[in-house]
Amino acid sequence: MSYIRSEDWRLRGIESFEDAAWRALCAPGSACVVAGPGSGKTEFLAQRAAYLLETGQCPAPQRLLAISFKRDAAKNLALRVRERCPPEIANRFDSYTFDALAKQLVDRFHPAIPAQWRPSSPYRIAYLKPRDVEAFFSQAQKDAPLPWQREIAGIKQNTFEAERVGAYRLPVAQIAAASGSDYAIHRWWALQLATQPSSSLTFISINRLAELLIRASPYIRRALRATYPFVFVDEFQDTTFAQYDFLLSVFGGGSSRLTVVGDNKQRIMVWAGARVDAFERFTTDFSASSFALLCNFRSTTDLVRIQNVVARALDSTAPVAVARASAQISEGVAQVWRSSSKAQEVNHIARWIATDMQSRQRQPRDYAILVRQRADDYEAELSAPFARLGLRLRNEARNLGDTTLQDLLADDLARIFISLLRLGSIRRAPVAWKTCTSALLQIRGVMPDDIIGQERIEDELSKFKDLLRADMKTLTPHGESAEILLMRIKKFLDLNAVVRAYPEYNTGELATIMLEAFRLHFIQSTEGATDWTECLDAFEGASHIPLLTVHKSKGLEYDTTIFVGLDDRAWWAHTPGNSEGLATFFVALSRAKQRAIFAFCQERGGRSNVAELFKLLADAGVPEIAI
Ligand SMILES: Nc1ncnc2c1ncn2[C@@H]1O[C@H](COP(=O)(O)OP(=O)(O)OP(=O)(O)O)[C@@H](O)[C@H]1O
Repeated sequence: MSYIRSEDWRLRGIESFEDAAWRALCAPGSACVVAGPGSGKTEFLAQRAAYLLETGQCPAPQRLLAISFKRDAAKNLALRVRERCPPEIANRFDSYTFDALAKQLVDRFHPAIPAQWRPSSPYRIAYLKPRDVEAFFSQAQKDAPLPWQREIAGIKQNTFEAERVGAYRLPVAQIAAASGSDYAIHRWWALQLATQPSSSLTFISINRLAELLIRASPYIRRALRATYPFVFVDEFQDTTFAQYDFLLSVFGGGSSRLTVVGDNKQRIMVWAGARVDAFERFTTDFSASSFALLCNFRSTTDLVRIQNVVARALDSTAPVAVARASAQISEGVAQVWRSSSKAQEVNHIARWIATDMQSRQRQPRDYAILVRQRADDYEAELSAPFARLGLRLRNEARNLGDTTLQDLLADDLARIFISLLRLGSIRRAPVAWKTCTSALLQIRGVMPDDIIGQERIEDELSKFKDLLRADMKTLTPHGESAEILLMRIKKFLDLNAVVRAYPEYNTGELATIMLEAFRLHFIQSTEGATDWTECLDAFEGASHIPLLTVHKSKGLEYDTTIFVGLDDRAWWAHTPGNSEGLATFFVALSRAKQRAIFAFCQERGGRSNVAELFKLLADAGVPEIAI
């Protein structure tokens, strides 16, 4: 394959980059890119991937590794690279979550884990609840040698695993505990590794085992460094103690060059173990150059001005972001809506959206209702007034078994199932056809240059589509018929082959969780549907207004956002000056492209804890309006 000379390389699919982005793109060593909301961090990584792969700086057979915090972020980045690069280039881009990468290493090199730390094979994935940790501590405290009991009683239980177990490097040869903290950590491990009936590991434990493996087996570390001369880490502000230590162990002191991107001001995962000094540590440990991106391609000038006020409250040295998006509205770009009763508030929101949607010719998904937490409660209050005006609200944070609707909709298996169902329900569905053929090629292991194999796949798909279409013609949408269709699809796809073809399903029981969630949501979507197309539309929610928590809205953008519940009750944990609370507010504010509204209702709660948030809005010139 021929490579492009670096000086001849051009941006792919976008017109321009700010100067700092260009400099970071061409940076010869490790780089730390700190950039605010809407600055195009995902786009930056996709362009840097294209640059490194297309100019031969990351030549075949070497590959580029991108590590993200969440599955949807890993997927979005991979998708963006596929949009920007030809397939033979994009195929050398591996995008994983930290968890998936660590699990793959542990599973693949299981026998190389030092014997005293080796879990059973297979092992189970543990998802611990606070009460499990509480039970662990009460027993550990009782059993610990007397001098350590006080120390153990003083350990913060809610951060114990993330901060202590996560930062603890397992010794290659076992050593005796030297403190109460060590005692608790060793005991924690004994519990995780116990093989009756099988070891039960959290993802933090899996991360620690992967790190140990790398340290204990230099050849694995050498192989990883040789395969991946370049590594990207997205959403770096969310990196936990364990994840940072893993990076350091695998790539620290080596020749691989790391590019990390993120925004300190959007650090809202400290409660889940994100380390607050990740950028500083990285800059020192990897001798990285720092770059700050200033453009905001998402929000208009007025919104960016308000964001800058909040950014400064979070970090007095934050650089001033510059808006690059053009405004489509001139009035009411940001407002606080004040009401005394919930009924007044929800009716006003519904009426306002219905009118705005009509007058500006907008679609339901241009709007988002954001809440701090307890999305179910707000859904219950908003759904009826919305429905009265023909609007459909959808709680994307809703639980479906062990996952949420939002995660289901971003899942590969769900996408394949829905595309097959689309092929069965309508005559022409070119996008669904393309999705199904490329998925089948991957599942059946057909290579891109195998023309005969590709024809076989198209033929197989065409026959299955005819069968499915005949079924969908005779069956009307309801629970039982939905189950019948799902059975047919499962049999056709061969789920074992799907699990082998998509690395994310090698991690735990994800495929089972997603299939169950699909079943539940598919059955729900049949309710009130007169045909399958209506049912599938309801499933995908194209005509629904999303309702989601701020945490779930991270990385997303909408024309208009309405934050409901700017009050002390919704922000019960917020104390003035609390940076995580302020960062959450900043994330909410920065999702809007054209308009951001904050609703305060007296019936929901007071406004003393959150007074500083109101003050910031007032300082930024946001008017408060009684509705
Ligand atoms: N160089 C660019 N030129 C034009 N548009 C861009 C550019 N980079 C990004 N965009 C667009 O700007 C918007 C914001 O980009 P993106 O979501 O990647 O930002 P981000 O930095 O990840 O934001 P956040 O941290 O808030 O999630 C997207 O609509 C994206 O398509």
